[in-house]
Amino acid sequence: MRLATLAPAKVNLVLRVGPARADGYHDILSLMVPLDFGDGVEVRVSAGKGKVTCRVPGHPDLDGPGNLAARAAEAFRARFGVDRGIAIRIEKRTPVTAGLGGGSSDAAAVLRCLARAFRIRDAAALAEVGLSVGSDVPFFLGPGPAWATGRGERLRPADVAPQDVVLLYPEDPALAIRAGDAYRWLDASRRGAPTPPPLGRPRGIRAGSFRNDLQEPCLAERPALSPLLGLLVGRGATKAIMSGSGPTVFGLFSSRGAARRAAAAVTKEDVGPRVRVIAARTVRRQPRVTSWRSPRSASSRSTRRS
Ligand SMILES: C[C@@](CO)(OP(=O)(O)O)[C@H](O)COP(=O)(O)OP(=O)(O)OC[C@H]1O[C@@H](n2ccc(N)nc2=O)[C@H](O)[C@@H]1O
Ligand SMILES: Nc1ncnc2c1ncn2[C@@H]1O[C@H](COP(=O)(O)OP(=O)(O)O)[C@@H](O)[C@H]1O
Repeated sequence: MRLATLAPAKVNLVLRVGPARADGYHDILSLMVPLDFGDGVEVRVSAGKGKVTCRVPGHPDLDGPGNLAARAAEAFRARFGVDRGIAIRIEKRTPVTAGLGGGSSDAAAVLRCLARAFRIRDAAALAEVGLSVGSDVPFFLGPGPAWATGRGERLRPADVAPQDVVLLYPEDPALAIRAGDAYRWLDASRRGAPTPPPLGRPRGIRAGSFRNDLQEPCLAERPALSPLLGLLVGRGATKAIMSGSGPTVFGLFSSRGAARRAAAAVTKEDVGPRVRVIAARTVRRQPRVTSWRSPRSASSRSTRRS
């Protein structure tokens, strides 16, 4: 059986971070929204016993068992007692380690395909499997935009009207930021400062409240990101912030046309040769899983019925 789906990228319109917890994570309050672009994920489930394989054409460093998508498949097999072979193929389009949730989304896409293949309807159990792979995975298993709290596993659906955004992703490896480093830099920046106010509860969705607590410490460590924020505002963004743990920064625009004009106006002279410019729009629902059966199996099924 072959299943396929899109693994959308995401941005955090809000990312508030609490103090470090004993388990090494942080409580967050985040408004996470999927975007209308991402990776293509295909999952083939064999008829008999087999292994989990994972291929990412063009990204050999992401091939194999270390891929978050492969780890999700292994966790699924262990949790639900499955030993059938699972072959994963990912068409990578979301920038890697970008603050756009690419790996977590691929992992969730595989879990959504496997839940369909094996008729698993226990959403809580699936979310537990997802959380064992990464803090952002439960969000991508949910229905769409959501307020995420806890480590990122407690989700409350949010009604977010489509937002037109332009992403600037600096490809220079010197600007890469791992999530763990971003949180550690934030903790260091708060030492000796007054205790941050409590995270509070999900509030209204207004551009004025869009903010990312990881942004300031990350800009202090990666000053080259600051001009990119200014450039987006200069091109008409109503607000420009960093997404998640970065280094991607994004601007919000009043319309699709304004976003497209701004993206077209950003030239290599503005941002240098190694910044990817992506015009995108937020979506209200995670993409659906499509299944495909070979004509042979379809015909054999119909003969059986007759
Ligand atoms: C920052 C955010 C914002 O949505 O995502 P990205 O921007 O990376 O996509 C998430 O919190 C990242 O989620 P994810 O990338 O799945 O993180 P994980 O693999 O679970 O954790 C990586 C490391 O980040 C830190 N971490 C992560 C989540 C959290 N609530 N508190 C943390 O302190 C921990 O140091 C952890 O070891
Ligand atoms: N399917 C995947 N896509 C992207 N990165 C992956 C994947 N599987 C594992 N990784 C690893 O996860 C880290 C980045 O994950 P990613 O989700 O792209 O970052 P972010 O959460 O910042 O968007 C990198 O160390 C990368 O090698």
